[in-house]
Amino acid sequence: MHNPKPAASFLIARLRCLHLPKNHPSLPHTPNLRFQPFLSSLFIPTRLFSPYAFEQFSDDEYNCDFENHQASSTVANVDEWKWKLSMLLRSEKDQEIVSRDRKDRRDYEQISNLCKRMGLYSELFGKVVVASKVPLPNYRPDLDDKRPQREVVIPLSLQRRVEGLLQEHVDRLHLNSEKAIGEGDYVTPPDQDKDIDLEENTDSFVDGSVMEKVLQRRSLRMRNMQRAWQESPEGKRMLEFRKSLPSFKEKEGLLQAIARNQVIVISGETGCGKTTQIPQYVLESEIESGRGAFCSIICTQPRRISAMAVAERVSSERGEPLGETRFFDRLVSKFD
Ligand SMILES: Nc1ncnc2c1ncn2[C@@H]1O[C@H](COP(=O)(O)OP(=O)(O)OP(=O)(O)O)[C@@H](O)[C@H]1O
Repeated sequence: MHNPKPAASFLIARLRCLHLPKNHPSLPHTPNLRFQPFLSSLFIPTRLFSPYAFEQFSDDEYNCDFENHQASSTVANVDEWKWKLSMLLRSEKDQEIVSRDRKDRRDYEQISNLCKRMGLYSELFGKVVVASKVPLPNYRPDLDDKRPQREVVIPLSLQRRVEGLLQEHVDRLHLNSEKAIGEGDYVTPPDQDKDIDLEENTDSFVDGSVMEKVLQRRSLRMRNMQRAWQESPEGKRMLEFRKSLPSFKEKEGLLQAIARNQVIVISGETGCGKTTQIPQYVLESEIESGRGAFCSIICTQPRRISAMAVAERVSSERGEPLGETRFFDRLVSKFD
């Protein structure tokens, strides 16, 4: 700063209180400054009062002696970020750090360099500093305070249609992945296997008959898989155990009652097979009659842990990998 007039010294001192650095463009030595005409003798630059200067350099925690204070504070802040970023790297569940702190905006350049060095990504979204394990987009709607929050209500019929299309898409993915795993695992009768060529039906999502065919084909596949499991040594052993449970003697009566009634109440002693066996009787009979993929079973349990245990048990009784067969994804806990 060069040679300020005496009257200006006071103002310069005030400038420091506003945390303007020595070489900040607002100060009088900066070329091309414009001065307010009536205060020009006091060297008050117009930009002194600009929102930028205030916004950028007016943190309450610093009062005077900006040069020293800013430097130490920045170092402390950057050190703190080093620690925060290393914690982020160590954490398995956290993906990013979001900060709305003004000092982090001020130190963004250093924070960004730090992120790069640590193999992380960073971005400044308006007034929000984000450091992340994954690359960040140019815009984050969730961090945009000015974004209008609107709730869109769609008609139920449209919602159903979208759900149907999504379900159809998921079925196609399942079918294609099964196809990729190999047709050779299960013997499919040739006349039944040639009923759908999905590759020829790429535009037919809205066609209900294609959906029907997809489900039919899936049902056949399920029947083949079920028979293959029941004939395998492990499957036979499991079937023997299941036959020993008290509920097995009631199987036919139960299936008839379920088929004839909208609602039935079944009671039986603990461990007789109400939870693990009865849903399977329904599923097996539907699969055996070629309607397996049309059948949805929801099994509720009062606790998440018991829902998981039942799903695990049923999948092992059926020789199916846990969580990979849609029908057992539906063993859900209703009350957790
Ligand atoms: N996780 C498991 N591991 C081994 N065997 C199991 C398992 N879960 C159930 N079983 C066997 O299956 C049988 C039937 O269990 P299931 O849970 O279907 O009975 P339940 O009638 O629903 O019992 P509860 O009235 O206690 O709920 C049990 O008696 C047990 O022998």
